[in-house]
Amino acid sequence: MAEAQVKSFPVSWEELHRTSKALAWRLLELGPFEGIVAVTRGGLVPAAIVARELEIRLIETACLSSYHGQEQGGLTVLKEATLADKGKGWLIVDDLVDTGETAKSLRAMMPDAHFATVYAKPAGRPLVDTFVTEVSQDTWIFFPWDMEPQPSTPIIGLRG
Ligand SMILES: O=P(O)(O)OC[C@H]1O[C@H](OP(=O)(O)OP(=O)(O)O)[C@H](O)[C@@H]1O
Ligand SMILES: O=c1[nH]c(=O)c2nc[nH]c2[nH]1
Ligand SMILES: [Mg+2]
Repeated sequence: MAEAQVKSFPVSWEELHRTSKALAWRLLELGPFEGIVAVTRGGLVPAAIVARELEIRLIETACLSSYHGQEQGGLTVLKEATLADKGKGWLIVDDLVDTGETAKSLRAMMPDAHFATVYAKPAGRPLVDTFVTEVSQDTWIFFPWDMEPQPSTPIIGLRG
């Protein structure tokens, strides 16, 4: 069960690019990898950045879905990464681990793969081989594809 998300951690495109590139630096030491399994949809952008940095051109997808907004529903596997078989020599890339449910399912499908995420929350961290930034369990990460610039109210106007 996902914890109530009281803190927010908005991530800009620049920050995501920089942190995904930091992930690629860590993975460089651990490869080479035959290919990447991008976990849709959140893993698609980080996977593209890692693929560019490590010059990996073979990209598979694992298509999983569990959240509607910030509500966790049942995990649905829409498509497995059949090309990766049990994952030997493959790198799985997702944007984050939260409860770890998605990661558990991916690990069951591809036990021999190396699993990497950009962000990790404590409950999911033990399931990840390599990540860059940890945030607390009660934080919701807002990715740039889920945000748009909006006019903001001056602080003085926010008083009740
Ligand atoms: O560790 P967990 O609690 O399982 O949460 C992590 C997963 O949740 C999000 O995906 P989501 O199911 O929202 O689908 P999306 O990637 O298509 O947005 C995120 O991209 C991870 O894949
Ligand atoms: O955009 C997201 N931010 C999160 O913190 C999160 N946790 C699970 N799924 C998530 N999606
Ligand atoms: Mg996802």
